[in-house]
Amino acid sequence: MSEGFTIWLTGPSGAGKTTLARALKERFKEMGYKVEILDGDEIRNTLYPNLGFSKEAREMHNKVVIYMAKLLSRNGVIAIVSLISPYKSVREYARKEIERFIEVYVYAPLEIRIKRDPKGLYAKALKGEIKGLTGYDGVYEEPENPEVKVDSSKMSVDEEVELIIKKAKELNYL
Ligand SMILES: Nc1ncnc2c1ncn2[C@@H]1O[C@H](COP(=O)(O)OS(=O)(=O)O)[C@@H](OP(=O)(O)O)[C@H]1O
Ligand SMILES: Nc1ncnc2c1ncn2[C@@H]1O[C@H](COP(=O)(O)OP(=O)(O)O)[C@@H](O)[C@H]1O
Repeated sequence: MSEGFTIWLTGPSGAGKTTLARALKERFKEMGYKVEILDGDEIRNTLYPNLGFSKEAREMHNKVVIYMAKLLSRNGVIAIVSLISPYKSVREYARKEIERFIEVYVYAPLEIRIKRDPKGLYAKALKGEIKGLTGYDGVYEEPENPEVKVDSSKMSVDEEVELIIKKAKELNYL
């Protein structure tokens, strides 16, 4: 594959982005494609662990990820982005910058995210120990027209993967 593409997984904490990104990576590797995960949390911890979660900080950080995904996907790699990316304007910018682009809204209802709470953040937010948790008391602007929406409270990870692969085939990316 001379040109890759970007799968942009957006959604609040606990919606299932990381889990889906890993399953997609395995599936694409089995199919023989070059693939990289760009994980928001990992990039933050590696490059700027003290950045924080203000609107300006998130916008800057999201633009770094857009730049990385653009370079990878135009060089034959499938870039899987796992990033809360709460702002519509930034996701629209990503769509403009990255030619071959699949936006996936990874959705799960708040009560399910609170039950999962993989990093204990909702427990802290409920106790008032942190403020501005995306999708709880912090803004998350829902995608209006994503290429794919998955509801991880109703679908299995395998079903999510298949839906995304179907869309990539429809768009002639695979
Ligand atoms: N206030 C607040 N709001 C949202 N998320 C928070 C916050 N504080 C810490 N975290 C943890 O930060 C993880 C990385 O977020 P991202 O880089 O994907 O977010 S963003 O696009 O910059 O909004 C994000 O990872 P995921 O849980 O994998 O989504 C959270 O665990
Ligand atoms: N269909 C599904 N898709 C994704 N995650 C799921 C699904 N069903 C259950 N889960 C669980 O939900 C949690 C989601 O956490 P994670 O993938 O870290 O979310 P995020 O990266 O969006 O914060 C994991 O514990 C995962 O095992």
